[in-house]
Amino acid sequence: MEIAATSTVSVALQSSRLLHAFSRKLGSSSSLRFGFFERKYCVGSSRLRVSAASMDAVTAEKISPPASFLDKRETGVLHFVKYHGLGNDFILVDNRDSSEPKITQEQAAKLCDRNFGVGADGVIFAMPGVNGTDYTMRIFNSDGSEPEMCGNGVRCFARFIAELENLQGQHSFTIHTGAGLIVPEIQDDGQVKVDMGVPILKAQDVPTKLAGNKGEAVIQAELVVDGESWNVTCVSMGNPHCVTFGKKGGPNLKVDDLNLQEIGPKFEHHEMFPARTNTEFVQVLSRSHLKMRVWERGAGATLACGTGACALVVAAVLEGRANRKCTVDLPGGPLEIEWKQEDNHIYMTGPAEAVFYGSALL
Ligand SMILES: N[C@@H](CCC[C@H](N)C(=O)O)C(=O)O
Repeated sequence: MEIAATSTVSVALQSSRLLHAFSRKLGSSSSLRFGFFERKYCVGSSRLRVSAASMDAVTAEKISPPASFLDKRETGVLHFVKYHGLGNDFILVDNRDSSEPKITQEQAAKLCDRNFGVGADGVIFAMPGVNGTDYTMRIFNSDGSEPEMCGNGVRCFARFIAELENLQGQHSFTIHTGAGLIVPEIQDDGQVKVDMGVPILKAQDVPTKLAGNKGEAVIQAELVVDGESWNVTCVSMGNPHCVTFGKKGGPNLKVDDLNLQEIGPKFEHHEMFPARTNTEFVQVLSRSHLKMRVWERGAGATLACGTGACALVVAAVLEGRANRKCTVDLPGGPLEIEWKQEDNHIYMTGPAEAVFYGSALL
């Protein structure tokens, strides 16, 4: 009979006296009870060969340790690192050896489940670059859908690449995404500053079916949601955003008072947004300080949204509510956003942190 035991237990079991004690406790003739012991403690690095004939005449011989439970499964396992950017959390996968994601959209949705999986707002794949870029980033939302871009995700991506490539200090990468070229730069203090590119305002490119009211852009336009009129500005950061500072003719929003779970899905699935939409609800604290809550397409209420923070600064500038450089308070913390006049690009600066390494069973 072979019994595997935990390393602590196995050390103890090397003393046959102690094994006698275990066998007396468990019942020397009961393989069933010993079976229970085996199941309960069979996670270790040491094996004992025990004579089945008599528990009193035990010969304990240490043989080579097998792979631990954590190392032993090579197939059906996804190795990952969990990161977050202001509480917007992602499962990062090293996919540099292939241009096909290592898991399907259905598997990603299961992994993101906070009760039955790892729990995350999305899964991000670090892939080989295309068209001369260093890397490609793809992401699946927690519902399994694939967005074009993710602002907090790209900061996590940059830190993940730095870990994988063992890079220290300041570094910048060119990253191909569904929103085009994105360039994050890791700063000396560990924060990541990202060139998020140029915002897209043309209604059909956002996309929204709302008619352009400032040229082809939709700025402070009326959107009826569940019988109530809201003022919205539509901006794409590669992915679609609907930004609102409140209802038509109503007071400025107090974002803490919103019932996001109720109103969020009504914006997300509104018929005016053929690709669904992310929605940012914004409160103006000053011309350089904004506060927002977000309902994300494919992920629901999250603690932060980087593309959303960029989109709302663009909307605030276009609506004449704020300056081009703002601090945006999100439920998970602040982001620094600047929409530069010189190049029309938006720059986002914020943190990204690794929180744990893991292996998920698929
Ligand atoms: N949280 C992200 C945005 C992720 C994608 C979004 N849910 C979508 O479907 O467009 C961010 O930080 O930008």
